[in-house]
Amino acid sequence: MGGGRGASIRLREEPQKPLVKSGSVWAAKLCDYVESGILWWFDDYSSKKPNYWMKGNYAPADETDPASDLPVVGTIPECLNGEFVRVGTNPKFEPVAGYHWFDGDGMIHGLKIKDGKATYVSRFVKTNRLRQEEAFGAAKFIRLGDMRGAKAMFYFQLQKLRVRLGVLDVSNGAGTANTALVYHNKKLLALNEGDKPYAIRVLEDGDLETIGRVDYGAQLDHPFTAHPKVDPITGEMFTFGYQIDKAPHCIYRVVGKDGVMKEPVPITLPQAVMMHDFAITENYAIFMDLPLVIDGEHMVKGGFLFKFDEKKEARLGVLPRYATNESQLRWFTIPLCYIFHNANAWEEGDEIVLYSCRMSEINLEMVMDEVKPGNYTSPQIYEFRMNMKTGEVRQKQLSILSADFPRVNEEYTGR
Ligand SMILES: CC(/C=C/C=O)=C\C=C\C=C(C)\C=C\C=O
Ligand SMILES: CC(=O)/C=C/C1=C(C)C[C@@H](O)CC1(C)C
Ligand SMILES: [Fe+2]
Repeated sequence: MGGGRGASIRLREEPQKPLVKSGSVWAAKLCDYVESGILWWFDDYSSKKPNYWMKGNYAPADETDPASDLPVVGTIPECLNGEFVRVGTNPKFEPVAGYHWFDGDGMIHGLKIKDGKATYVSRFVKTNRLRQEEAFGAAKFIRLGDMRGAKAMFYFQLQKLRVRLGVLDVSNGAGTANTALVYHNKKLLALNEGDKPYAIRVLEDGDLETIGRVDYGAQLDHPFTAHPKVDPITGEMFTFGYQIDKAPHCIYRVVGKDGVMKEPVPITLPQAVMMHDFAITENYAIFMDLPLVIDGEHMVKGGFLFKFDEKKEARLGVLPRYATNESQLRWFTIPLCYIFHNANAWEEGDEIVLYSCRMSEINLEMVMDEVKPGNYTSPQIYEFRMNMKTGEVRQKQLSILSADFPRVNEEYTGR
């Protein structure tokens, strides 16, 4: 964890060239042979059949240079000016073996509207990972899709070999910036929970340019969630990161309105879990310790690295949002479930209210291939009420409809 206070967002200056060091071309070839050996040995089916997450609506798309003066049906109100941006997962290079929906490179799509005219653009986030794969013209990094079954152990070793031989450099992260965007302190950030944010510049013609990886003046030295929350009143950004390989497994951070990141607050978890989202209220931050655990043994026996462990508790943790340590963190045990996304949270008297997309269980192995009714339990909107006085928690289903990826008007975040 970084010590001291950084003055403002600092972008890491990373070498642009050479991405492929002399000598590493042969080492790269050697590793590619090792990889084909692994695939031959495991007779890998995923490389033979078209992946569900690479077809149809999910099929990879090329970049689009700014296409201006698009045909408009009706008229665009003159007062509407700005750029709507979204990010999604889009693999630039054909995966060699496994592929998971969360593995694609981050591509940002922008729709700029100015003076009644519209421009569309799409650009990859130029992550350190993508820039290295571009230099080879091929996929080289280990993917979540490879983290299933005994083959995964060989893939972890292969990635280590590529790093040791100087084929790949992971010292500046290996994330994809593919999950979500946040705008804070006049900076647009592209996020993935396995890495630090990437800052993006929106150019005059609507084009999108990657500035670089953000470490908040060397304050940030752990992964950063894709779903931080910006308080609409104070302008602060509340965020956290979960770490698979080391305790405390979760770290809470506050970034001031001025972009200065405050000291880390450890959130000690008994075991590493996939903690995809969290929530804030006016006075609290809410963490989700849910039983989607990281289980290497399960993986080696044929499963996926992330396993829903029915024997583990599901808990929501409430911490005063300016706490400097975890002594005031209160855990509320809830019925077994998994939650990818929260809609919002707020306070009502002694109660903290949280609206979430709750699944009674999750089997990520089933959705590595086709997603269809019957192979996963769909999420519904639930209300959780945590009483800070009595310590009680209640849950209520609000709708029978399947719902996820919620958005609320950000002027109401935490209220
Ligand atoms: C766990 C992970 C990367 C770890 C690398 O060290 C990435 C997970 C990504 C999850 C996503 C994109 C979830 C999206 C759900 O809405
Ligand atoms: C592909 C994967 O691992 C999980 C995908 C999903 C979500 C991110 C949200 C959930 O509502 C649906 C589903 C397909 C499980
Ligand atoms: Fe998400």
